[in-house]
Amino acid sequence: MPDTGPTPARGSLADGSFDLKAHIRAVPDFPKPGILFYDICTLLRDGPAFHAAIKMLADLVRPYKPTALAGIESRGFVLAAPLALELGLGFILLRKPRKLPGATIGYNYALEYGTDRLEIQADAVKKGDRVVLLDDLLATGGTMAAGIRLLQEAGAEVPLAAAMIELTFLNGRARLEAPFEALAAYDS
Ligand SMILES: O=P(O)(O)OC[C@H]1O[C@H](OP(=O)(O)OP(=O)(O)O)[C@H](O)[C@@H]1O
Ligand SMILES: Nc1ncnc2[nH]cnc12
Repeated sequence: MPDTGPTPARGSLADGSFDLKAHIRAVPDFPKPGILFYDICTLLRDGPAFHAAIKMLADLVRPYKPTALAGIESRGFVLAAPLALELGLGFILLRKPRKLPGATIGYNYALEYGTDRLEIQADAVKKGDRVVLLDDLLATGGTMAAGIRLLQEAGAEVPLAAAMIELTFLNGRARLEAPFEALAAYDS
């Protein structure tokens, strides 16, 4: 049998691009009434689709020439860690409270459905670091804004914050103190 290479992801388009939205499930009224939840588990469960998404993120992030990548617990980790590997970069964890040992810097923020706090290890950023911050989804922007603040407070330049999904109707990008890009946008 000739080697025809990796199986294309379901949702691959004729021009070689990939229809990410075909792999994302919208779940009404989760985690509470009135919220339409964009579920990436369906994408992650499909190997070729997961890989295609990471390659698209790599193409998005590479031009910003990061020296390290940061991700936000927990869904952000699932995308940011493989992306760091794909780009050959080290990975910084932004975690929910009281999970990181040693000295930390923290920031409280509001969510679309609650409140939370993010923390970074105080020594995670090295002198001159350009850190791209990645999360799965941008909604109100509170989480990403907190992550950008933390990285900057820790001494990083943040040339880009990126997400796989942007909920444009919430205008979260207006709250961000860094350039922002996303792979897929939803307007409701
Ligand atoms: O733009 P925002 O309104 O701040 O919302 C976006 C954040 O909400 C979700 O995380 P969640 O806190 O639900 O945690 P999880 O990743 O652990 O599921 C999502 O993964 C983003 O981090
Ligand atoms: N609508 C939504 N779907 C998935 N994750 C989210 N995080 C915040 N809002 C969300």
